[in-house]
Parts: sequence; C-alpha cells; structure tokens
Amino acid sequence: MADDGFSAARLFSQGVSYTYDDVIFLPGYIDFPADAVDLSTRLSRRVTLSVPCFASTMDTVSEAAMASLSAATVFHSNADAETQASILRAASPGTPPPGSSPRPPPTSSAARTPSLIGVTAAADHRPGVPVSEYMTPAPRTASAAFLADEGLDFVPLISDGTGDVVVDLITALDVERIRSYPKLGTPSLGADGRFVVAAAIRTREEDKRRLEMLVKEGANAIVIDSSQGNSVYQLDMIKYAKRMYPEVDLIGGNVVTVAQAQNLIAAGVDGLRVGMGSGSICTTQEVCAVGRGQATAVYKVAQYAKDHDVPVIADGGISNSGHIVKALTLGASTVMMGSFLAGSLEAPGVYEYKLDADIPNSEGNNNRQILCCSANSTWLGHYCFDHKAIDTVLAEVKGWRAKWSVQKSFDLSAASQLLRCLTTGSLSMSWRSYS
Ligand SMILES: NC(=O)C1=CN([C@@H]2O[C@H](COP(=O)(O)OP(=O)(O)OC[C@H]3O[C@@H](n4cnc5c(N)ncnc54)[C@H](O)[C@@H]3O)[C@@H](O)[C@H]2O)C=CC1
Ligand SMILES: O=c1[nH]c(=O)c2[nH+]cn([C@@H]3O[C@H](COP(=O)(O)O)[C@@H](O)[C@H]3O)c2[nH]1
Repeated sequence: MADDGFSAARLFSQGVSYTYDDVIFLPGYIDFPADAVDLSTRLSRRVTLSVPCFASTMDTVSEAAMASLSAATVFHSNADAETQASILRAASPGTPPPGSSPRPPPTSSAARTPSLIGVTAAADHRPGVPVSEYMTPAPRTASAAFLADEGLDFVPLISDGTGDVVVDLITALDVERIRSYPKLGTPSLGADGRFVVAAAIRTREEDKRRLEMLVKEGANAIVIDSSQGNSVYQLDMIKYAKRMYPEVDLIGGNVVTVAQAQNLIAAGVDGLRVGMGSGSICTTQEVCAVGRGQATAVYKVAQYAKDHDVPVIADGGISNSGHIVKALTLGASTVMMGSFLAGSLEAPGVYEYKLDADIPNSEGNNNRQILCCSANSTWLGHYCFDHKAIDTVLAEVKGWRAKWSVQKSFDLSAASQLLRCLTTGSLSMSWRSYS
C-alpha cells in the first residue's frame, strides 16, 4: 500500500511538543457503516465504559445528574467527605433524572417490601380519594407509545423475580433519548447494575477517610486528583489504597511523561490520567512552567502504558469531536472533559450567559456592555461604562431572556452533546483505520 504520510513514531520523536491542533491524520478507507462501530472501552484495568468519554472531576461539571450520561463521571472532591459520598449515593439508577419530579407510584403497603400496583399522572390526583380509584394498573413495559397512550410522563421499572419491587423510574425524556440515540442509550453499568462512577480524592492524610467512605458507597474507581501526580504523596496514597482496597481500580495522575508514568505504574495504578496545562481553564504551564503539548503527552504515555495494560485517560483540552478522535487515535482509551460538558443540563453549575450589546449612554454614544446573567435571571454581574443606562440594559435583558428560553429548549443534554460528536462518522473512520 502506498504510504505518503509521516508515522506517529517519527512525528513524536523530533523533540517538538504538539497540541491536538498541531496534528492532523491522513484519512483511511471506509468499508463499514457508522452504527457498526463498538464504542465501548476501558476506563481503567477492570472498569469498562459504553462510550469513551466521561466528565471531569470538577464541581461545575460532575455531580449526581451527570452519572446518567452513558459514560462515567468522576465526582469532585471540592466538598467534605460526607457530601461527596452522598453525591455518589445519589447517582444510583433509582435516582430520577434532573428536572423531573416523579411522584412515588402507588405500592401495596401490606407487603414488607412494597410492591407496585399502579401508576398515576399528576393531573389525576384527587385529594382524599383512594389512589386505587384513579390509578392505571402497573405497566410492565416502558415504551414511548405506552407513555403517550396513558398520558404519563414516567413509568416504573420493576425488578424480575423480586415481587414487583420498583427499582427505577423511566421518564418520557429517557425513552426519547434512547429512541433517538440508540448507541448512547446503553449506559455504562458496573457489575452491581449501578452507573459506573468514580470519585476523586487528594493525597492528604484526611483523604484516607474520604477514600474509605467512597469505597463503601460503591465507587467503581478512585481518581487521585493532582496536577502533578509524580510525587511522594501520591505514591504513598497509591500504595495505601491498593493495600486497603485491592478490589477498587485506582487512577493516578496527572502525568505527561514516561518517567512520571513509570513511577505511578510501578506503585500499582490501574489507570493514568494525562494532561498538565491542557485544560480550558488550566494555568499550570503559565504558573508552574511545566507541562507538555497534549497530543505528544497522550502519545508518549499511552505508548508506555499499553505495555503494562494500563488504560490512559486524555484529560482536558477537548473542544471539538476532532480532538476526541485525535486523543483516541494517539492511544488514549477515554477522554475526560470539563468545559465541553459544563453547559449541559446534567452539569450542576448555573447557566451563565455573556452577551455583548451596544447600548446608548446618557450622551447618546454607544457603549459596549457585557452582561452576565444566570439562567434564572439572577444577576451575576454586569459591566457597563455608564450606570445611567442600566434601565436600558435591563430592558434589553428582558428581550434577550425571551431568546434564551428558546435557546434552552434546544436539547443541551450532555448525552446529545456527546452523540453529536460520536456519530459524525469521523470517529468510527479513524478508529477503524488506526486501531
Ligand atoms: N490537569 C492540570 O493541568 C491541572 C489540574 N488542576 C486541578 O486542580 C486541583 C488541585 O491540584 P493540585 O494543586 O496539583 O493539588 P495537590 O493536592 O496535588 O497539590 C497541592 C500541593 O500540596 C502538596 N501536597 C499534596 N499532598 C501532600 C501531603 N500529604 N503533605 C504535604 N504536602 C502535600 C503538593 O505537593 C502540592 O504542592 C485538582 O483538581 C487538579 O486536577 C490544577 C492545575 C492543573
Ligand atoms: O489549572 C487548572 N486549574 C483548575 O482549577 C482546574 N480544574 C480542573 N482542571 C483541569 O482541567 C481539566 C478539564 O479541562 P477541559 O475543560 O479543557 O475539558 C480537568 O479535568 C482538570 O485536569 C484545572 N486546571
């Protein structure tokens, strides 16, 4: 076969560090449909994911709702250990999706474990009337047609063989998502049937207690969260965690060089997180003068780690689907994303809209004003040069809010955000060509 390209081995041995945007791949040959591609991968040695993307350990991105994304999420440690453990607990599949407020379905109270006898819709509720008089008998299937026919916004999911115990609620939104996006409809589930979740710890003494609580809450993997993983503190924590909880996968990092990776792998990590200064808000390269172009870092670490069967997470700097393709092609098993998912419905942060506007000041000149507003219209701040124009500004904001509600009615879920990326075809094409 004619080869007029430049191999990765050659490219990355020139003493130059490349970012994602510095490299581009040559196209291969397509002989398969996009939906034939299996996107499943490994987060770490023993934890598998249905898609190769998951959410960053950041308090603006990863809390319980993000776990309903088909990929995994890493719960941040910017909270006390109890709060973090409760976020992990809330991520069980029995937790209703954000924004929905399903009422408990009627159950028979005679049994010790309540068993399901029917479902009701909000409009049906009649105070003082026994629920059995207006409920619909318990459905066995959750289909879009069933929901529409019955006028319900959710149906309960009943476990097999345990006496009609309700284990989950399937909402109309879930059904719609599964129907439109069959690939992403397959969530990443652990052996216990719960969403795959990981949680972050740091390397201080008090993190040993945090670690214990997170393991008790069923974390599938623990991420030791540091901008520079190759430290005596992290090595000690890895050894401690592996000794105390050998059943839990441990992800170390962050690293960008083979020397760093060597130390962490020797200490026993099951996964490596790669990226120093690659994140959208990262200041490591400016503040600490260390780091590496993310394409080079992923390639170098992944080359070494694959010989030790340690999956690599490419962390940070993903701002388009091409970056995901590049990270995976260069050897990462998954990508970790912060800003890419921060604006989605599942993210805990408030929506913040920044708008530029030309608004006349008292002298009749136009001043550029930058307005910041959260989704519920709480002012986060505004910067205008002429305070007398504030009334005008507020009037403008009113107009914009109308537009925002239209914008918000678009599907901004993290799942669809990812799907748009993963179904572009470029991913499947490159995967097939380069794997
Ligand atoms: N990927 C990236 O490039 C970056 C990520 N971050 C994120 O910011 C957060 C904080 O990261 P870092 O500042 O690196 O946190 P860190 O906790 O790893 O380090 C902070 C400082 O504490 C020291 N330290 C850690 N454990 C210690 C112990 N047991 N005894 C004494 N000293 C100890 C470290 O040596 C370091 O000087 C993390 O969430 C990280 O992911 C921050 C910067 C860059
Ligand atoms: O310099 C930093 N200061 C911070 O406060 C910080 N918080 C997160 N991170 C890192 O950025 C990653 C997410 O990057 P993206 O938004 O580009 O996906 C994350 O996954 C982290 O590796 C930080 N870096």
